[in-house]
Amino acid sequence: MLLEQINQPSDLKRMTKEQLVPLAEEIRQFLIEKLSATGGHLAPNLGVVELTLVLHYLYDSPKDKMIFDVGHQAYVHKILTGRKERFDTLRQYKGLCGFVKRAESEHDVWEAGHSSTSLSAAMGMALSRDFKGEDSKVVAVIGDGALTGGMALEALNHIGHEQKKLMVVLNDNEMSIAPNVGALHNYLSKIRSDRNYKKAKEEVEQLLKKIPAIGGKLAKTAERMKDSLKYLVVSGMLFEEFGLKYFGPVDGHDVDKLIDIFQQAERVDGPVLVHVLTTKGKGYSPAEADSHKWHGISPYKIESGQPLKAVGNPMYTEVFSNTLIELAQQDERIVAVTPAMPGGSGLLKFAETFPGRMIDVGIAEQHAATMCAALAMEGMKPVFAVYSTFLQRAYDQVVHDICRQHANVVFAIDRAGFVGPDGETHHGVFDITFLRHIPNMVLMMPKDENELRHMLKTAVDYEAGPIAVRYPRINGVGVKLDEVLTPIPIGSWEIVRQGDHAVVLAIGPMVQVAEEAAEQLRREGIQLRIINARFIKPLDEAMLIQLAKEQIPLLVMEEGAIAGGLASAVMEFYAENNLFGVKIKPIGVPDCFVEHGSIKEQRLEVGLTAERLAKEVHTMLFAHGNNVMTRA
Ligand SMILES: Cc1ncc(C[n+]2csc(CCOP(=O)(O)OP(=O)(O)O)c2C)c(N)n1
Ligand SMILES: CC(=O)[C@@H](O)[C@H](O)COP(=O)(O)O
Ligand SMILES: [Mg+2]
Repeated sequence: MLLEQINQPSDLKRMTKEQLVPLAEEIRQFLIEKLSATGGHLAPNLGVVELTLVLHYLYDSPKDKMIFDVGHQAYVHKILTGRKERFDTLRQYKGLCGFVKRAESEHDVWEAGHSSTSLSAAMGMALSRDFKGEDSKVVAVIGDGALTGGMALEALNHIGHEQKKLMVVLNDNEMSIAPNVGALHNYLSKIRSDRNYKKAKEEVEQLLKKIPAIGGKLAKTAERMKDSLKYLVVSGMLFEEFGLKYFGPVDGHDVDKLIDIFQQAERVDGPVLVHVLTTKGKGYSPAEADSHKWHGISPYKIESGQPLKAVGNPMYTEVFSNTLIELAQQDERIVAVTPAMPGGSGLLKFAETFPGRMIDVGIAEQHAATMCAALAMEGMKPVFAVYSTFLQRAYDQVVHDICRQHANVVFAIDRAGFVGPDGETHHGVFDITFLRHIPNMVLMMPKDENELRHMLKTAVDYEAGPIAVRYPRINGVGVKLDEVLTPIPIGSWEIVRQGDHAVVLAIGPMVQVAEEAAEQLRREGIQLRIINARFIKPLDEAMLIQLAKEQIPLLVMEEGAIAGGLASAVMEFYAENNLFGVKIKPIGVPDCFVEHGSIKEQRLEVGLTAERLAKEVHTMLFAHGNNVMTRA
């Protein structure tokens, strides 16, 4: 076994290049086996086995900087840099991270999770190398999907301008998570499909060299003719026009060709782009056949590719998906917009039902948000389906284009709260904070999947500006779904359990956690009132005033950052209205990034549990000689 001999990149360098071919096969088998137990980003990693091997074979990490865009395709890099023994813990609590992680290894020089940051990182590292007078190489591996992200294009523009020595490796597998979209994608496909491209390019270059240099006006005309000729015949010129020397396309599974092209590219003293063609899911037939499904998967049976996980109640995403279809049947203005997440956001069925009414803009959250504003202002009803974490990218567009212009955009914010194995780059724990303070925004979260349906109806009927509903990456509670959808009065909360000793304002899944705590407390004779604070903005002010009059201890429980969250909103309300003396305890996500694991473990880590709530109720009622139990 060759893989047994590899513990560090230096071990790889001792191998012959012929040995890299069987080694690649061993790594594929390793990935297929390990991920069958842990889940993870299988298809992207199977596609980059030879590419990663060759990069580590030729370059000298960590002196040379290897940057992986998104970082979801860095498993092979992890295997080669001393972490193969930890793969049983991949994406598990306290285990190996599913993305590049600086704390794990000196070979991990740049962390990500969100896409399209690698070229800016490469530019920063190349600049810093030159400022310090060092001689390291900088290599950024970016996918064809990530290249469509605005940040990557901003960076390309700057890289071409600065002309620093660095290498962009474009890993083109024709897929984002879903099939890639857009003009850039079409452009790459053209290069990819043109078998004669390389030959034509070489011939034109030879021809151009033969045109003799001449002086005066004629020379200018000849130069212009040369340029036009280049454009006519040589595709792939886009990157050269950006100022990067283009190499490729090269078969990304052919070790010899990869070594050859990287060696050629390395001789250039400036920015280069090596266009590598790979197959997502390479070597595992279920993943090759459906790389969309196998982009990121949960544990599976190797022989069949069938998932091992038992099916539970429908996920919130599925309920969103079905409800949106129902609503769109009644309202022709509804269009669904996704920034490259049609599957994850539950829009595939919508696209099938309403061809042309689902718009996938690629990895372009900012563009999506502004485009939604314009759609709304022209009378459409855009539903911007976006993961909470990726909406972070579009903060300014939400403020400047949507909220400021009172645009009737519906935000369907998925993955709100902890997300489990993707970990700290992907949690949806900041959106309450960064949306709540924007004027004109309405923000809701349902206590269960049935309420999600009513909230979606509320949102599409709302005509006074932007409105958002956020929901978690979990199965629904299993409640019965109402057929008739009724809008919920804006800013109205709901008492879901009566009690006079303490009250908890809970949102989303925290309502169920509060129910559990209330049962524990009931057994001790403590009556906990539970309020489903389903509107995070606007608050139910009448209910808050009533609570202030009662002077009842108040706890606020939310799966989001405490800073700027619902508890902050409540405290601000009381302070602004001179309603002093209400005892308030916030329970939410403290000032830290929570690592990968299960959602249960993540909640436990920060204390979003029934036990913690019950304990805090005790503290409020009985600490410091307090005893408010006399009230009952
Ligand atoms: C800002 C942002 N939006 C969306 C995503 C979700 N996402 C993760 S990987 C991916 C596809 C990336 O495609 P590509 O770069 O071609 O990599 P591949 O998986 O094909 O290797 C997407 C959309 C993300 N990580 N970051
Ligand atoms: C790397 C990335 O950003 C996505 O692949 C993400 O892992 C998808 O998450 P879900 O599994 O929640 O759809
Ligand atoms: Mg791709």
